[in-house]
Amino acid sequence: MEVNDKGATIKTDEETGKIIIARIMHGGAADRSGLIHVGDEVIEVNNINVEGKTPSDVLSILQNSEGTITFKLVPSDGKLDQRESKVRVKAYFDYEPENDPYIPCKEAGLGFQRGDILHIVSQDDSYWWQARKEGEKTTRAGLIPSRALQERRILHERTQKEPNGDAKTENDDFDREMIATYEEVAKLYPRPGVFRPIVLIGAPGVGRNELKRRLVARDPEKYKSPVPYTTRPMRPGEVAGREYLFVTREKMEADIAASKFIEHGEYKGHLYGTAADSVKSIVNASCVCVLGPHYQALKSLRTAQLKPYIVHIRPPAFEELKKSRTKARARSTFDENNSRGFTDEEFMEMIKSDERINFHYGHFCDEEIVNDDLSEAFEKLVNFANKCETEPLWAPASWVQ
Ligand SMILES: Nc1ncnc2c1ncn2[C@@H]1O[C@H](COP(=O)(O)OP(=O)(O)OP(=O)(O)O)[C@@H](O)[C@H]1O
Repeated sequence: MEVNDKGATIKTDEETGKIIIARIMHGGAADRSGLIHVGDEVIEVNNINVEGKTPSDVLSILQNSEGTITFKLVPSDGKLDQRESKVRVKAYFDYEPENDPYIPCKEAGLGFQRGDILHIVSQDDSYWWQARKEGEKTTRAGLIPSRALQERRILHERTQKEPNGDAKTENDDFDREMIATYEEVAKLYPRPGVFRPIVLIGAPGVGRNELKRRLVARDPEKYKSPVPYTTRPMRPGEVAGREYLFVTREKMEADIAASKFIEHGEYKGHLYGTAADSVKSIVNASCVCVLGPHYQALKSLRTAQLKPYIVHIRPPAFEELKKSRTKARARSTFDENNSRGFTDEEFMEMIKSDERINFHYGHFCDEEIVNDDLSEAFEKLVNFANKCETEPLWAPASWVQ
């Protein structure tokens, strides 16, 4: 056990039984003094001899003393380097030190939420990193589980249950292998004339196409959506290259096998899909490519080459979902002919599917929008699109080199 006060933790040295400094929290009083180092032996605190005492005894001496505190220390031989690292990570899980039975010192812990950007100031300890929340420079660093420790915990905790309590099914299309801990990030600066594709993901029927259509309609010279490929015959009134690019099944199957599609699917005996080249040509023409693929396409889309800006479109709670869609006479995308509204079961399905997308893919998203009132949701999307063009944003570090 370690106890903490004034930005340092102490513990009993396992070999010698002496009380030693276990850690110095970056930016805390002990660190700023520059006089205390990890491994130093504590002999006296405020003139009280602490030899043979426990760390808790020492803590109560500290807590009962007021004003200046004096330590008598025996410096350790090897002084560990306390320089700060520059690593920033995006947290892919929530962490509450007060509920972590294994943290060496709860008071020294740093709580955070999924999506927070953390500045990792020390990785000296392979289990407990020291971190600060990005932008909170003045606060001292706190302990968080290292990547290795968190990976072990996830593997250990992973059970046969989904977050909503459903048993896993064999055909589950989510990636089981993913162990989401931390991702190293860096600021990606906008480059003139090079626009990151905007990718809208969400549950089927939630409104990705509607929002995409509105964005393209707002400025068709700037925002473009790739024309999908299909193997179905052209219908009267359609123009090749406008609604679809029409190809044979043989050609499309060969191209799918050659990974030329970022997404594809089969519907009523015909193949449909979006080609990676279509996306590239929009990007190369200095336009903003807007995509609304199946969430599974994220895996192939989230590359250093494309650098997508990902927005998660989420349904509101059931009552609001039903109310807004009924009022707008929304057409169910579950119905082949788009000829009826959504059923209650479909609304429930949308919410359930969204929870699963959030659990498995939410951490990859840059932003999320709850699509309740459509014009409000669209306004948010426009703001995010502008932000992506004008502001440096956190992105995987490997995209920035
Ligand atoms: N906020 C909203 N309020 C009311 N109606 C909406 C809202 N958002 C979308 N809709 C309507 O819901 C229907 C389905 O939307 P849309 O086609 O965009 O879904 P989608 O996410 O692209 O679904 P799919 O992946 O199944 O194609 C459409 O009729 C659309 O106009």
